[in-house]
Amino acid sequence: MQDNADLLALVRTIPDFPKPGIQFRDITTLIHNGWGLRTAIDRMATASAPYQPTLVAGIEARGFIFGAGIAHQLGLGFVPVRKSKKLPGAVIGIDYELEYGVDRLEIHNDVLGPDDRVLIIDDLIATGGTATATVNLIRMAGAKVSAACFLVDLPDLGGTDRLRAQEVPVETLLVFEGH
Ligand SMILES: O=P(O)(O)OC[C@H]1O[C@H](OP(=O)(O)OP(=O)(O)O)[C@H](O)[C@@H]1O
Ligand SMILES: Nc1ncnc2[nH]cnc12
Repeated sequence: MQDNADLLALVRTIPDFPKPGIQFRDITTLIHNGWGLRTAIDRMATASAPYQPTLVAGIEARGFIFGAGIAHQLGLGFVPVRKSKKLPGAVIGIDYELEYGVDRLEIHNDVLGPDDRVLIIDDLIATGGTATATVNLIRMAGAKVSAACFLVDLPDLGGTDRLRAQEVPVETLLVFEGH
């Protein structure tokens, strides 16, 4: 198994952001480092390729940073999963709960079909609310989820277990125990 301690050391923790009690795992320090950004994308692409995706879905906003790079690496197209009222065309959408709030995700309603095997990409999984909503959105659109890959996992918040219970293969690189 790959030792990702080198990448882990580039993630900064900021206590009490955006609310008291949240330990915010800040990936801006990792992406500021050229080696860190390239290596994170390379390793996420390598972990995801065996699931044979046909499209990459990146979740706004931090999922775009990694998702576009992974799509480039794998030679696949990219579907932006956006917060509400950002996409110009007809959309399908779903409401979801965050570790610290409520939000809504949307995709264009004509970008996925039954032959698509979609790889979900985000920077981080916490409660899994965002990723679970994305799985539901992709399945509502009639496509399959091939796998989901996250740079950071907060396993104590249960997100990866929640996704696996929906029969989604999950890959993560960096694990932070605790909340
Ligand atoms: O597993 P969950 O509990 O759902 O939390 C994880 C989500 O929260 C963060 O995004 P956020 O909604 O803060 O948006 P941003 O990427 O626009 O900052 C993160 O980038 C994930 O998308
Ligand atoms: N603890 C956390 N750190 C960074 N991003 C998050 N998104 C949800 N929870 C988070």
